[in-house]
Amino acid sequence: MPEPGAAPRRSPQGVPYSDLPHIVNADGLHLFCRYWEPTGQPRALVFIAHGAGEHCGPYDEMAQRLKELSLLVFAHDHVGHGQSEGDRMNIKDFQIYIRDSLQHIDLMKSRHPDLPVFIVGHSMGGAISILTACERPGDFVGVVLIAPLVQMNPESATPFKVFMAKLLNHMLPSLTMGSIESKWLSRDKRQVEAYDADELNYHGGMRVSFGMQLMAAVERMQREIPSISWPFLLLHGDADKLCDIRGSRMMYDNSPSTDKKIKIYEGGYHALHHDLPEVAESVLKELTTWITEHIPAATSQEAQ
Ligand SMILES: O=C1N[C@]2(CO1)C[C@H](C(=O)N1CCC(COc3ccc(F)cc3Cl)CC1)C2
Repeated sequence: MPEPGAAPRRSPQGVPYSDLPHIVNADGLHLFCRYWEPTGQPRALVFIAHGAGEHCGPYDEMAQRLKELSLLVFAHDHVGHGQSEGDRMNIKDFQIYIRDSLQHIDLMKSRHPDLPVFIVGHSMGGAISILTACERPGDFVGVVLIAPLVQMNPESATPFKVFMAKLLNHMLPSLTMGSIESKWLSRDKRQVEAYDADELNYHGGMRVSFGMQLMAAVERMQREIPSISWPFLLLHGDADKLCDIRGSRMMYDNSPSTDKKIKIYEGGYHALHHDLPEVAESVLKELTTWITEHIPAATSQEAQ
């Protein structure tokens, strides 16, 4: 409980958290949450992990489609993103994103202990999803990854640039590198314009220290992939210039999972769920079908 007489904690946009759905993470930071609850009995829980610099609002259409299938969808803005507290698009340890995701997932599982759980992650949210599922390999019936960050883009992360980033991180960790180039998010100009106009997105430069955390997450995934045995669906565009498709191909080829699928979208840009309308629709159909097919059949007592 807040100190008596203390000013109410407010979101970066100035809204009291007492007026917003939220959780408080282990560091005492308020994370803005969204929930899409079906009218009837939900069949499964779906956690959506958004990417770097964005927030969970742009996943509303995807969540509505899942809600229509009687799935209970939930998400939060990661620390330092959107309507959550924290230094904008910066994190002292990538593990915080995973810890907070598990906190939210465990909260929803405590409310719905009999429901299977899925994760859907995009880009950096894909890396969060992979590492979250690796921490709890038996907890998720499926993981859907839309252009996940699995490998560094070899053109942008040359050994020299990685060396310089590590050197700079020691000297000037708050130095900013370039920002996310929105033109590479989608071939649909309206989607790019919406991204650029969305004030809940972070449009500033990426700190060297944040880049280092992303690189550390990439290195951790390289170590984890040979032990991934949970079911997953990979969706990636082969014209993605922000998260190289080779990462998804490597994950598909090197994980021992016996229930894995990869679908490549020719010419697809990074945010496939916001790419050209026909691609976005295909992505929604693909992931809703895959999730539905992976909901375990009701056990005998559940069926009674
Ligand atoms: O629709 C969407 N998608 C979004 C935004 O809006 C794209 C964004 C997102 O998560 N990434 C795109 C950029 C990428 C940069 O990666 C690095 C940069 C420096 C570095 F040193 C090491 C790495 Cl790995 C991380 C992943 C989410």
